Amino acid sequence: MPSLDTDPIPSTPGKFKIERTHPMNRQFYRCFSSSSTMFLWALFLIALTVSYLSFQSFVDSGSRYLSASWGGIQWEKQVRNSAQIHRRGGMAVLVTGAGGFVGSHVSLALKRRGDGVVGLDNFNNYYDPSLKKARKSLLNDNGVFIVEGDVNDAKLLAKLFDVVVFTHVMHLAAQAGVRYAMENPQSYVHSNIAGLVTLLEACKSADPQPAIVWASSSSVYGLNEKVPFSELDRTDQPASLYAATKKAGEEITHTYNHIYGLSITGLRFFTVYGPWGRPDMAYFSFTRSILQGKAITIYRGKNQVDLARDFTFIDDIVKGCVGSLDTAGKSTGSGGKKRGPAPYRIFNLGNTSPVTVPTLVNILERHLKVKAKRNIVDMPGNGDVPFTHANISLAQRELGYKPTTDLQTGLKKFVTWYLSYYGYDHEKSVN
Ligand SMILES: O=C(O)[C@H]1O[C@H](OP(=O)(O)OP(=O)(O)OC[C@H]2O[C@@H](n3ccc(=O)[nH]c3=O)[C@H](O)[C@@H]2O)[C@H](O)[C@@H](O)[C@@H]1O
Repeated sequence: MPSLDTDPIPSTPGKFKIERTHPMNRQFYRCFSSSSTMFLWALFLIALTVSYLSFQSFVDSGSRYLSASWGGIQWEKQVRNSAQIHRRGGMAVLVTGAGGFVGSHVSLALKRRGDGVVGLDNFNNYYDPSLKKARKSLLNDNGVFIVEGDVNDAKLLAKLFDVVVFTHVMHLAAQAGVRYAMENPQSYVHSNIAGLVTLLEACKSADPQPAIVWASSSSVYGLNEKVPFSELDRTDQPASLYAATKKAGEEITHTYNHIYGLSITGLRFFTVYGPWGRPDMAYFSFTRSILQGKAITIYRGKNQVDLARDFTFIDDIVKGCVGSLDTAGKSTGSGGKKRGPAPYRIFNLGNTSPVTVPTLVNILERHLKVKAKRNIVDMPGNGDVPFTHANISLAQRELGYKPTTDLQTGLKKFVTWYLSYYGYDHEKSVN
């Protein structure tokens, strides 16, 4: 038998390094040499671990209680008031991502026509949270309460469904942005996969189950070259992790439709732009840079071909969202059990007239009356696709969707908003 003083031989050199035995260590080893002392030590260590763990859980629950921004009588009252329906046949809609670009516009449109709306948003700092807070206060002035919380918070979702009988969920909370997925891949998994599943679990268990309309993306067409993109085209060649998580969302929602009878409508948005937009998007960041006299980077595709997008104005997208809610059939399940087949739909919401990025810049220059400093570079391999172009005949037929705003008109509205919001004080337009 090797004595405790004998150095054990490391199995992998370098992985397991043992110190030369120090006199103190010898004493320590002797302590353990009797089995009864060893038993007492073990008991002591177990007791220490148990008390540490229970203290930790006490601290955790205490701090969650103290820091929770939801719950309580006053909070429930605000949620109920916001969900009040003010028109015959109206709906009660939970809008996730209500502090976001599309979410804030859809919430306002629903509220204005008399539907009940409760918002949910985690106000993360992917882009300037003060813009999200400004949207929140606009919604608040119009009677829409936004709960601060994450779609990954199952307890919060259960509470919301407990307080309000939601007829519909408009799920717009997501990690957006095509190129940022290379910087922070985990945030896409967190919001677009885990968050989606948590939300679907809450919807599946709600009784009655709501109908769900959610934001997919034109990016699911990935490397598809058949134009215009139709819902029947292949979507199994995503070019970015963002696109892959949206495509995964389409498959995940299909499963919940199939197993639990949830009514699902997925909307493939095509590069949405407009007032109160997202500062990370090209039209927005170009505007800021042009006004600040900074150079803008314009990506160019293979063989020096300009990139193009089927830019779609926010008001048109809102009509598509509201049309989807209005035509969504009911979910059929209850208590987590499917009672019959429920609708599963996917629609393109685009503008059907792609415009190149240099043309977008020309239009901005005209509206801003400032010349852009252009820096043209080859498109890096960062998840971008060369062009998008929507076939919208399905949405036209089923939702009455008919976009009416061209890029020239829509950008004029955006620039007017931008200047009124940020002014010409370019320093303010950080982020
Ligand atoms: O349609 C969609 O599904 C997607 O539309 C946009 O993604 P994207 O079309 O890439 O929009 P922008 O980031 O505004 O880029 C527009 C165009 O400008 C180009 N661009 C962007 C940034 C830049 O600095 N320079 C530049 O030339 C891009 O390559 C792209 O061709 C949104 O950011 C996504 O969240 C959304 O899901």
